[in-house]
Amino acid sequence: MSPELERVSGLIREVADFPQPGVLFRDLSPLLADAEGFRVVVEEMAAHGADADVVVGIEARGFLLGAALALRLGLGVVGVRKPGKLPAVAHRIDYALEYGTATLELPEAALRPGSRALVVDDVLATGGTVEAACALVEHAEAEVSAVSVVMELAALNGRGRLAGRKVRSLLTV
Ligand SMILES: O=P(O)(O)OC[C@H]1O[C@H](OP(=O)(O)OP(=O)(O)O)[C@H](O)[C@@H]1O
Ligand SMILES: Nc1ncnc2[nH]cnc12
Repeated sequence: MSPELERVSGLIREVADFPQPGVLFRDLSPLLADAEGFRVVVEEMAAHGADADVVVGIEARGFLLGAALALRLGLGVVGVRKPGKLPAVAHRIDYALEYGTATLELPEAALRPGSRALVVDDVLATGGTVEAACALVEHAEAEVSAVSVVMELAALNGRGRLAGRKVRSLLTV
């Protein structure tokens, strides 16, 4: 691993028993707050996003990464959101998480049919969140060009769940 990514890795905090007992939560807040760490992450993600024509960021930390990445790539950004936030919903999907269940919604009139979306989030765990985001993209008749995350939790096998998709993680633990 490059020294830059070693440093990025050191900026991710581990929080035991959050949001529930038994979960070791990977908190990217210190990394995102670090100018150089944030720059490295966005540059690394951008290096593999060239064939996309829109970025899809997943609430919440996928918004921060996705917006920066979109600007870096000269693209627009679409946020897929937790329920109850959007005034007009194109489609909604319920899914399972490492710790419970959740719902994601795609805004209406945002993702153009035929576009190629780079789906972005902070952490890939079970893959349920990214899988739901990809399904929303495809329901809108757009294509998923690739999935990009900062950290992959290998033991939860999100990559297996996303078999057949191009998945890139900067760090695997
Ligand atoms: O691969 P999965 O098992 O689906 O888990 C990954 C998701 O879990 C976390 O978000 P969380 O749902 O905790 O919500 P938050 O972004 O609002 O903190 C993380 O930011 C990913 O979006
Ligand atoms: N352990 C974890 N840390 C951060 N985000 C997560 N999403 C699911 N599991 C997670």
